[in-house]
Amino acid sequence: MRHSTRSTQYADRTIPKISLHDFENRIDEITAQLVAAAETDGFFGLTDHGISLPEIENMFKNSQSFFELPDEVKAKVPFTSMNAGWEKNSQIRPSTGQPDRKESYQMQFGAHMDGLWLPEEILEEFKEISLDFMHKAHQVSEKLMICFARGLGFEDDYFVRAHDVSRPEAQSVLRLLHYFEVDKSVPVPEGYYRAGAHVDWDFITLLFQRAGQSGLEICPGREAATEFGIGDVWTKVEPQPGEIVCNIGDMLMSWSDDRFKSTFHRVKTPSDPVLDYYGPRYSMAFFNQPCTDAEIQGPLKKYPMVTGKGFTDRAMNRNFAALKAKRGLEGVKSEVTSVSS
Ligand SMILES: O=C(O)CCC(=O)C(=O)O
Ligand SMILES: [Fe+2]
Repeated sequence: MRHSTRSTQYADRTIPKISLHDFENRIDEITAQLVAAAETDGFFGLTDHGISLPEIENMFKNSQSFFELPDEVKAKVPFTSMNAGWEKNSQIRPSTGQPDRKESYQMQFGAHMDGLWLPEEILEEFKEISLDFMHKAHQVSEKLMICFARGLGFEDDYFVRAHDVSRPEAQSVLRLLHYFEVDKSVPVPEGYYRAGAHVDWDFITLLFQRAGQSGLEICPGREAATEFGIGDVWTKVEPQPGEIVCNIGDMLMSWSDDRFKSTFHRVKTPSDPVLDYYGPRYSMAFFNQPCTDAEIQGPLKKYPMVTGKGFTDRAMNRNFAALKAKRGLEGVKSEVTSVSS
């Protein structure tokens, strides 16, 4: 069934829920469910994944303690071309041509984070809690990687080896996000977006949200990783406590010869005081990125082989083509703030 709010068309659908309970014994059943979800909407909710609600909440508190710091302090760990660090109001989406109204802080496992952790005196235990959480998110991701490798006919550990976070070439990222509270009493200004429509270009994203802080919407229907068009029928994905919302990124779409779908999504800018959430919104996205030297090519070899680094560079170029065309190449590079999405 379809209905619309203002100019947006909505479909009443839900994304599949997949439980990782008793993973070793149920791996065939779980693989079938994951592959079916990946082949259709490219989004699914994960339960019984092994990260408890208190662990997730603890990481959200850790995230909040970072964002509560004054901007001058956060600016000591600025976003770098290594895809790590803090940015505010500076990620411009090609779909909107406007910066997302949010701040984010991206953390990695290895050398890309050198100089980008705040000292203990400023944020006690922040690094330890974050790395511990990142390792947990990586462990969940490894289970998904084994199933997707099986589904595509690769060796079980094929994707796991490509995403080895103990190597210096590792590129996986935990991104903490904070969208600012929006004033309900005045109309939202033209050109204000929480997170404009986009696809992720990682392998697979694990998104942690807080109950009640809604806004995520998805728009399935993309047929090829090389095509960048957006449909116009959206589906709301309400945050459920403890659930991880997962989505296939462009990397896995292309690595599966377009069998698995990387789907457009956004965080809606509140516009309806009755239906929408106007408060501050915190979320955390764990982007699995293969190591820079990983070789990416699907079983059918639909696309030429590309390395992890090559894929990222190409996705950056394509993702920001609209912006480059609008403003000209010069001066844009410094504003490109993420290679994750
Ligand atoms: O904050 C969210 O819920 C979504 C974030 C997202 O899609 C991204 O950062 O790529
Ligand atoms: Fe995203």
